[in-house]
Amino acid sequence: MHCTEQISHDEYQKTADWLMSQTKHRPQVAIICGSGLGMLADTLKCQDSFAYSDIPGFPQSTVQGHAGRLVFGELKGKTCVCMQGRFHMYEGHSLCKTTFPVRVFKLMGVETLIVTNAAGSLADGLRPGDIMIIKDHVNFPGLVGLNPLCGPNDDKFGPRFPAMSGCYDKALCCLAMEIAKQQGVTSFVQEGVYAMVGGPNFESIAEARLLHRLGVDAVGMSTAPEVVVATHCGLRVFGLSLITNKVVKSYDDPDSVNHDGVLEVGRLRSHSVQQLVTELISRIEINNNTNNAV
Ligand SMILES: O=P(O)(O)O[C@@H]1C[C@H](O)[C@@H](CO)O1
Ligand SMILES: Nc1nc2[nH]cnc2c(=O)[nH]1
Repeated sequence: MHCTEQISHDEYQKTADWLMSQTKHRPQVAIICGSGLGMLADTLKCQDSFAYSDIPGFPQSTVQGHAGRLVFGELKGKTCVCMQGRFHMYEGHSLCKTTFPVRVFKLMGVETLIVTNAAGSLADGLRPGDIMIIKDHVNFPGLVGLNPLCGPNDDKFGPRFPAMSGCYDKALCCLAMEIAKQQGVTSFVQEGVYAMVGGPNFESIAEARLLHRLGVDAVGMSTAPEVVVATHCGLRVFGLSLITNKVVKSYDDPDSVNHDGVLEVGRLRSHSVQQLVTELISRIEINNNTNNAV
């Protein structure tokens, strides 16, 4: 299913054209909200909002904590588009569908993509409530060929063999750390490596131990395909994980993760995540299709 479905350039363009006919906003920054992080859209001013079910070509959100709405608006002098709800492979979407909005954003003129997610921590120094700035990822489905770029390459978006070595923009990571210092929140903001697994089940203890030994700091069920597609088409990417739980690594640990707990940590930390992302957006410079963080 994942490698056979193809979406034509025209289909992406049709959705982009429809959205541009419905809103006057011309977004420079796109934000994908992770589980429980949909409140990131609430700060946008002069909002135009569309249910995914009304947008031609858009998939539908099926997960609790993912409202299924696309919100356009202004934030600190930047025009933004915010996905309140993303698409996951485990929902049964093909990978091209899970990443469909990213290419639509590119066609609408977006230059920077901010991805957020909820994730479980494997690193001992990462606690629930911490914010992990993603410096790199391990795309486990991608490593075995479940990659949204499989199939004929669309040269209009990017090259056949894109590099992923710089997929999380270093300058934006540094800027986010600097902002965390200024906001006095460095006690719960740090950098790390995110790994995507397919889900929907959480990890077994043996899987958790394996991921830990591989050097993964946090694990989740999304983000990597979006970042691969965004990097392929030349978007600048910043990512953060909100650590919502510790991944159980010991057979003696009676703890157990569940989705309600994940959403609850999102609610508790929403203010800090919002402040960090808002300040980051305000300090991204947009210059004729080339963004430079100061
Ligand atoms: O969309 P994200 O990656 O934030 O969602 C995470 C992974 C699962 O969808 C869900 C598990 O609670 O949260
Ligand atoms: N795979 C995975 N995804 C998550 N999303 C939030 N917490 C977790 C977790 O512990 N494991």
